Amino acid sequence: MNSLFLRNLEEHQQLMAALPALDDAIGAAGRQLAALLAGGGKLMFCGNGGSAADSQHLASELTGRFINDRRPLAGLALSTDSSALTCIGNDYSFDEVFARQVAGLGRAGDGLIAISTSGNSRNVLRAVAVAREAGIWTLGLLGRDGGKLREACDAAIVVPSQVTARIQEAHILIGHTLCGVIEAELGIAG
Ligand SMILES: O=C(CO)[C@@H](O)[C@H](O)[C@H](O)[C@H](O)COP(=O)(O)O
Ligand SMILES: [Zn+2]
Repeated sequence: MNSLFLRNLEEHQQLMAALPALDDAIGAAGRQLAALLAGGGKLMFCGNGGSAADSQHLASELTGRFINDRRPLAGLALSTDSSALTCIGNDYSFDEVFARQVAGLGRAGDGLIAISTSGNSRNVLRAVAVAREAGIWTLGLLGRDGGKLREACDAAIVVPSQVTARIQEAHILIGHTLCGVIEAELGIAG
């Protein structure tokens, strides 16, 4: 019997082998995100649990650095402000924790990257609804069948797996690639 690691690795490798099908969607999304930044917009990220971590990871690739030294880019994770999260969750509803931040901070011409392995997290769905009303372009970074977010977002990248951990592993590969496409499009790749 293979070890747990070898089984996970095999599952991961099988999923990786299916990801070339997402190439066009990833390239198109990266170019759109770059265009938003070039137009003066910012990119917001939201998600729960591991996807909250992905949100702050990817936002920091923009404001900090990805690979090479270059000017900072406008990235903002909506999963990191514990005061906003607890206030909104406590006084309104956990479903509103991202949506109210989008309503308060977002402007037309911004982008929202909604990260969810199920595609069905209610607070992420609410954030996307509020964003679209405000003229914010929305990208779903999703898994399984894409859930409700697949249709709710302007564009979606759906990782074809049923396993949350494997989907998350693909999400960070795709997120890093989006950062690379953004840098290349903006002419700031080193
Ligand atoms: O990281 C993991 C599992 O790997 C968990 O924290 C996971 O992100 C949480 O269960 C999330 O609440 C799942 O939400 P979602 O991906 O379905 O939107
Ligand atoms: Zn996890």
